[in-house]
Amino acid sequence: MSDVPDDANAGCPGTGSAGAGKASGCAGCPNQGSCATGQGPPPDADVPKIQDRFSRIKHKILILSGKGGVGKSTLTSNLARALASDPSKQVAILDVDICGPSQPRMMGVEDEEVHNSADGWTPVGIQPNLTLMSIAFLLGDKNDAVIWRGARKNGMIKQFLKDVDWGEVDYLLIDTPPGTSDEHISLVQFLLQAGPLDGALIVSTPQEVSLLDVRKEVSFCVKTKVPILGVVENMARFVCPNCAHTTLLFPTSTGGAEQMCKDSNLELLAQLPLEPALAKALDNGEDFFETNPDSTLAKSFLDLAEKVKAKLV
Ligand SMILES: Nc1ncnc2c1ncn2[C@@H]1O[C@H](COP(=O)(O)OP(=O)(O)OP(=O)(O)O)[C@@H](O)[C@H]1O
Repeated sequence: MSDVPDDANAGCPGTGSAGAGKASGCAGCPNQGSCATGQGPPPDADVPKIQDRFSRIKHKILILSGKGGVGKSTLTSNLARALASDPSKQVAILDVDICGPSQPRMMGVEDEEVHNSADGWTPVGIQPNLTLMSIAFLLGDKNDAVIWRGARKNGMIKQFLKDVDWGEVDYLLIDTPPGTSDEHISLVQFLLQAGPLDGALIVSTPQEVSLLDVRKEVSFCVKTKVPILGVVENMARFVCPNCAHTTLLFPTSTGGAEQMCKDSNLELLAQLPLEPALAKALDNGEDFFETNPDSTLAKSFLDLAEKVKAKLV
């Protein structure tokens, strides 16, 4: 993992490198003295705050995808609802998809505002045991963050991790931006400083381009030492509501997610069909479990929730 701090000067050689404190990029850096003497930068004062916030969260799960638009946010919101179908469990979603935060819309709370008190930001309540905190609530103009540089995005993520007052939570699902960018690395570094992560769920469609990117997510998890809970394949099939004929939407030449999981020794936890009723519910901010309680897809989300729970120790 990189040991270049988020707020480092351009040209920082890394706090643990032989050139630390001595490179031309170190000039003017407040850490130059301590890096040059081998002590590294002073400890990050925010880490204890993040640790404190996360100390009351039992399980933290990252939702990752290599590509945008494959259904990462869809999975996050519906898995959260499935986990929250057990009223004895407290579930929360953290939406850090800085450039496309879609949870407020999907959860039907787009117009809500988060409240800031002496205890921090209070997440928005979806139902008594399900809350949401999204970067969208804090952005003035939703297009602003698209042009932010890495340091600003990382600062926002850090602020999020240290300032949200989650209370007691059993399952926290973290909806991330697509890819394996700097934001992911910072997010994972901050989270790991706050304690272990239970793991990541990787979402993919069966297209080769998407599966190729899954391999990048796998190597990201290996490098950052985040365990992989499994893979969810989304939008593989469409079942015609009239004649029940099943169409494979993306015929694959290499065996799709199933083969990729076998090859990479990963568990394929679910294969979710394309379901227009789901897209409609999410667009309208409705609860798919209420609009389509008897659907196969609602049952698939509930099964997935059971599998995920079984993987958490
Ligand atoms: N199984 C599905 N059936 C029908 N529509 C779906 C399904 N999965 C996702 N969608 C739709 O596809 C679109 C993209 O999904 P989503 O926003 O979850 O993807 P994403 O990977 O989170 O994208 P981004 O990377 O942009 O955040 C949404 O409109 C969603 O409603």
